[in-house]
Amino acid sequence: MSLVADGVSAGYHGRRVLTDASLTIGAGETVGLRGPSGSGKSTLVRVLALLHAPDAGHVTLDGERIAGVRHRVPASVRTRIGVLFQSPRAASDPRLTLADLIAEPLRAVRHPRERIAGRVAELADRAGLTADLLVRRPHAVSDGQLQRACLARALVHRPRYLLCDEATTMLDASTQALVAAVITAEQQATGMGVLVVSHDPALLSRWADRVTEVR
Ligand SMILES: Nc1ncnc2c1ncn2[C@@H]1O[C@H](COP(=O)(O)OP(=O)(O)OP(=O)(O)O)[C@@H](O)[C@H]1O
Repeated sequence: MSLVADGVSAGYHGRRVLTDASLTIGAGETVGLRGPSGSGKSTLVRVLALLHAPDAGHVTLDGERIAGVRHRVPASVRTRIGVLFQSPRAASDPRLTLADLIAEPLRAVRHPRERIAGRVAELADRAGLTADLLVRRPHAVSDGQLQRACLARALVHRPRYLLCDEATTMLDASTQALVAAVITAEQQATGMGVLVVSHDPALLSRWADRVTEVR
């Protein structure tokens, strides 16, 4: 079982920012990804998350080569990959409460309604989000609280792979530690593979089983 980028090149509006990048995330492992600013790490994450189409190369998920991105990929395939971005504000709909942010991916695939509240409560508890925070909207919580809601949301489908793009960079040390602990616990329980993109060598050496580079 693995999530693989094979010879991926990608860019925006005809400008190539990533050339022939390859990366494998195996079940249960934590892979670090580093590289200079602007080298295309976030672009590679978006390609792996099936959000951005490569110009060349391909993504293979558990042995199946994926064609297309976003809604062209069946939900049963897309939901195997979770993503946590650097900026929780940019990634969150400001109109939704934290509870609805966490529930939304379940509603999107018509998850049985009677099971949604329980799943949201379970993940909120793991992410340390109290009931009074869950009824607030993003503007009324801190970056750390919002990132914890984004983490709960990213895990809501029990993904086989979680892609973390500088996901703890903006957070204070205690929130960083909580996010890492929740991810590690999920990994130990489910065998989820994790990609950690970071500029921080100490974080990578602490967290990743191996580190690879985009040039
Ligand atoms: N949506 C976009 N539209 C146009 N250009 C973009 C877009 N996203 C990224 N780029 C450009 O693509 C290049 C690579 O960006 P990317 O964010 O993938 O690199 P990165 O290695 O993650 O950088 P950093 O370490 O600074 O986050 C940069 O020159 C960036 O300006």
